Amino acid sequence: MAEYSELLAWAIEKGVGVNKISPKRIPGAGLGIVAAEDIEVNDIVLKVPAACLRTVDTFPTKLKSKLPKDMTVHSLLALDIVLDPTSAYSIWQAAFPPFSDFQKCIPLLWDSSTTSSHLPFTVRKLVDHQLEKLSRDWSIISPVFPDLSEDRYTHAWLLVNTRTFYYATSRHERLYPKDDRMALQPIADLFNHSSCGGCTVSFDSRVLDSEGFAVKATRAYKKGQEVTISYGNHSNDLLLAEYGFCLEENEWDEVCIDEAILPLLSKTQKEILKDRGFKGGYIIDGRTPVCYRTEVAVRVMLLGERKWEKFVGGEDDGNDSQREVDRTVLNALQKWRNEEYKMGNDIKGDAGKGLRLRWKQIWHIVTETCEILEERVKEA
Ligand SMILES: C[S@@+](CC[C@H](N)C(=O)[O-])C[C@H]1O[C@@H](n2cnc3c(N)ncnc32)[C@H](O)[C@@H]1O
Repeated sequence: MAEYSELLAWAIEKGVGVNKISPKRIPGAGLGIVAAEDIEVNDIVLKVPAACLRTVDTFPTKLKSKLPKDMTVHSLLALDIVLDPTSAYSIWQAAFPPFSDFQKCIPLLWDSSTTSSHLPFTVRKLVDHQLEKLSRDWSIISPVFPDLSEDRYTHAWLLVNTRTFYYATSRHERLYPKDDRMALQPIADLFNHSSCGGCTVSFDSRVLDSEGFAVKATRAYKKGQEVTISYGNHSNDLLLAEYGFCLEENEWDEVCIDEAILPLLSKTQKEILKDRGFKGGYIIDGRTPVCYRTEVAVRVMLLGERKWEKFVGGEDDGNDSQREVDRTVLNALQKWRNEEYKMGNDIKGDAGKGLRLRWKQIWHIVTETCEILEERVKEA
């Protein structure tokens, strides 16, 4: 832990309250936070005062005046990391993962032949959206800073993407869309994610003398155990796309099966579903039978229009058509599982490691759902 004593001393000097925790290298997860001594439930293990945050308001005014008005907060914070005119935060920045780490695990940086043909549907959609945001931000920044390399900016942009916390004053709420209200928090950004949390992160002026963030343990930890927070109730598709990892145990994991269901539908049926807000977003989790949206989508195929309206309107409980729905989804999933799983097999290198794990998890979720459906078809 002595390795990070300079980082801790720097944080404490800046007013960060560090209690019973310390940074440590965690195998397979970069840096993380561990208990430096036993931690009890409700212990506040970290306080980051507002004065230590890096926000849209801490960006140097002189530089801001040179920049276009329509810059995102995300881009401004990335630029803040790249330019850092003060070096007051250089000890914190020295602990950031290098770009080469991101190249191994962040799908946005993988070559396009991998991303176009091997990413699971949801990951691909998320990555496409990220690419749109990144290229828009870069197109605004690059003419203003012609000497800034795209890699350097992309590295900073990804640092912001993977280590910011939701942060909004009432002014920010008026000025910025929800997904662009964020702040960097030194030291708090070292907590790794667990699907069951482990600590809460709150922005609460009652907890602190001055407004800022507090990280409070929601369970006890023994000295040396990793202390975690939750980044949200995220599936492994989202974690892979946004943060570059998948959890082995993830109670929020789920799989989108649009690619299995939508090809079953005619153009007209898809239009009906679109008009009524039911096109796409079909989800399975391996623990329960299919979701309501899937039930509606499959019934548009199986029932006449009038009967379908009755099901959607709640007049028909769907019992009479349930077996046929289950059988149809089961057939579609079995076919899709065999086609899709092959996608993970021929991917080489670092991308392959993460993707093969994800495809294996998808295969399990689909298989477990098939088992549930098989039982139901048998019982009916
Ligand atoms: C907020 S940072 C946490 C600190 C980070 N580990 C570091 O080295 O600076 C988020 C990044 O940590 C890593 N990470 C977080 N939770 C993880 C987990 N449960 N397993 C593997 N990597 C994880 C991912 O690379 C993610 O993008």
